[in-house]
Amino acid sequence: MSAALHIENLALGYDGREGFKTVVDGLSLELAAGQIGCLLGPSGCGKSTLLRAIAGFEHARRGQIRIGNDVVSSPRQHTPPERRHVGLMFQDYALFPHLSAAQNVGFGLRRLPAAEREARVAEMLALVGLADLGHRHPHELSGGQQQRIALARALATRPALLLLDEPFSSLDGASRERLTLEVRDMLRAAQQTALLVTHNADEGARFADFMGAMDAGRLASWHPTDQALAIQPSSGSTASGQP
Ligand SMILES: Nc1ncnc2c1ncn2[C@@H]1O[C@H](COP(=O)(O)OP(=O)(O)OP(=O)(O)O)[C@@H](O)[C@H]1O
Repeated sequence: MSAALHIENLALGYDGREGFKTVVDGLSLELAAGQIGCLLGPSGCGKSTLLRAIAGFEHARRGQIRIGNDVVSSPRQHTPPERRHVGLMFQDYALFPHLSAAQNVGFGLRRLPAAEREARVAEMLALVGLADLGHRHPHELSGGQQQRIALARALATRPALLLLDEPFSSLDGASRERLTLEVRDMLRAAQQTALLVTHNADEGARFADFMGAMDAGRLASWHPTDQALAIQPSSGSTASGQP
């Protein structure tokens, strides 16, 4: 079995007035199924660009991204976002304000038969502890509740990989800390492979099994946290990175 996420020697960047600007350069990273990784790094070091590339919104200039057995990004291959089976919980990836919480959760399930869709929505609302609030609209929910609905929406389609970009940054203090731990426990319960980006090292250490720091577009370190699960991938692949 291959790793759930395998990134090899990846380069990413943007075309600008002064030509191509490299943002991520020679980055390698691997997550086994069910593992949670966390990327830290100063503002502008390329964390969000990397997550967008994994989701399929940026093209690889060099190297490759594999999700499961599929190469989804390389200079010759670009699988569109909707075919990557990647769930997103992004800071700026808000809920649809005109839809109820339940309709938001079911948004990616429109192709399922109604009964199956309703059952999955109910299951997801229960998972995030909001079984009674599916009828509410986003403005009738607290910030933390909105984030739980965003998580339920992201998990509803059973993504192979969940990407979280600063998902707790709009919350403060105790509610942020509580939701961090709750979301981690929900991901564990769902055995969901996930990659989190945050500025907050303590949050990353509480949330993830493996944590790394990005610097100048590269992964400067990658090490287990105290939370690290003893997941034994069948083929001997483990979470690993550079150097
Ligand atoms: N669409 C774009 N066009 C050109 N340059 C961009 C674009 N998006 C990001 N950049 C540049 O790429 C670099 C990396 O940006 P990115 O958003 O990935 O950083 P980040 O580590 O996520 O930062 P932050 O922690 O502040 O969100 C920055 O220098 C940024 O200005």
